[in-house]
Amino acid sequence: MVSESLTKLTWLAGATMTASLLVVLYKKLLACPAVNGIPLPPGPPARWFWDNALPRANIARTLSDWVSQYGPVISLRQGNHVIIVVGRVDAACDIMEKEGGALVDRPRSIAAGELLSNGMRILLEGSGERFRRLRKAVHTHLQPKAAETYQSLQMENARNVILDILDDPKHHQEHAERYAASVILRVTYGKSTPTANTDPEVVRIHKVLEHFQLAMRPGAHLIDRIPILKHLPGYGRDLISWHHEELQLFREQLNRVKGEMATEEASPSFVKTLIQHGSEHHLSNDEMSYLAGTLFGAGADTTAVAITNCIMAAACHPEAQARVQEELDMVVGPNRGTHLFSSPLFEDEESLPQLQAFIQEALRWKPVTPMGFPHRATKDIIWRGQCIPAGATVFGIHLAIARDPVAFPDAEKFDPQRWLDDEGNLRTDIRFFTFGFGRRVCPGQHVANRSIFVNLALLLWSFRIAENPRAPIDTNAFSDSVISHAAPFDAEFIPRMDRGALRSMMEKYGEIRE
Ligand code: HEM
Repeated sequence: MVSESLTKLTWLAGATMTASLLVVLYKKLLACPAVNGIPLPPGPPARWFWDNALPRANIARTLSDWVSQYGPVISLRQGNHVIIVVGRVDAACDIMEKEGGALVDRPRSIAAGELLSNGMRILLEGSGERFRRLRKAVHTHLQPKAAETYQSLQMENARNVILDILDDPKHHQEHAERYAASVILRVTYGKSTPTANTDPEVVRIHKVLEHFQLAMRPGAHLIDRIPILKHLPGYGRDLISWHHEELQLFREQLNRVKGEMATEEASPSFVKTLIQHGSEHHLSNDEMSYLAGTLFGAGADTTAVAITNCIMAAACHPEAQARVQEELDMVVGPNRGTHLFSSPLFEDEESLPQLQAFIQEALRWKPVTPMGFPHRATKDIIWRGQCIPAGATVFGIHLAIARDPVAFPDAEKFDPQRWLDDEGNLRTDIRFFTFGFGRRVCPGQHVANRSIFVNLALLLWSFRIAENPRAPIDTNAFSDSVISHAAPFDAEFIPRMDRGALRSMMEKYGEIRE
């Protein structure tokens, strides 16, 4: 009897000790709130190693709510891995921009980076020598001086959008997609034949994008939390087969330009220059194929979404739209000069602050990439007495920053005037981060900004865009993905001048350029 009680007691003591040890271990590994005595930013409770620290659905929205609840910078724990979320403008300036040198790196991404991209996608490339080579090659072709040379093809394609909308207003979102695809294919590969969304090449590229979005979604692949799964036979078969599909497509596209160069038929393009200067950039054939292929992935969908979000903003905010049109009528007028140049031109941009403010506000109102892309800290960053530890994954959450109540009072309200000073000039003291942060800022921003400007200038000059009273727009119906797409929505495009005159003006541009 005594010995039985003793055994029970010993067992109980053992169990209690094990439990205490586990609690201590848990506290040490999971709940430790400080690094070298400096606390981590506040945040929700830690998760276990295999559990995803990021919310499963509505990621950007939930993180924005957590920023409002816990503070401008928050930390999440997944095992001993720290995820930092930066959610306000001044914190983004201090951390993502001023400390940009410590945030050039990307976190390891097994699903999207290693299996799908085989380590060749610039967007997911870690900092280092290879990244610098890729970035330099892209920068050379997309920096402001180079971007200026694409204006003419952007104007031509933006005019086609007006014609497409005159013919078929219902599919305005597809027209924006076609615009973006045409421009990127021309910039990247010199493709000068008209592009349709149904072109086999475009369909294949959209598949590539779909796969990328699936692989990128945080928490979608267990392997990103448990890397050992990579060695499990058959694991990630889909991702690997998608990689072969995209590599094949990117190689074919590069080879087509090579063929055109051999017969001296190649138009100027990113790939042509890359091939000519390939040895300077030290890039292999497959690296060049991927770099060019992923430009489309990075630039087409984003540009189309930005244009569509501006159209939605115009339809939902008639007063804001009317102010832009008043300005357009004053600067451009319905009768400026003769027929051809009476519509807006790139040179008008500086004289159109209302339009610029409208675009800034639309991109803030509905950020194109609500959760941004992850960076990785390569050294401890101390911000206001809190530590962002080396090795942490750092997100600048665009949606949370867009809702910063100090930088953007009444942040849910669509108000382009917030971007203008008392003299009606664009303010230089506020900013949003549509194109990301620091040294990873989008290298395509100069091309993208010109695309958004020329499309909106032509659209708002040509049409009054209105909500269809029988089909009100649900401004919250957006996909929960890295690039967030508006659900299909109806808008009315009412020509602001005679339809025939508008059509002939849009058609003439191409002829006169010939
Ligand atoms: C409105 C259109 C666009 C938006 C909103 C956008 C947004 C972004 C964002 C948020 C990033 C990540 C920045 C970061 O890591 O902090 C990025 C990266 C990138 N973008 Fe864009 N982008 C647009 C258009 C374009 C275009 C037109 C191109 C190419 C022609 C392009 C090429 C790239 C590339 C290559 C990267 C990877 C850069 C790197 O990881 O170092 N983007 N973009």
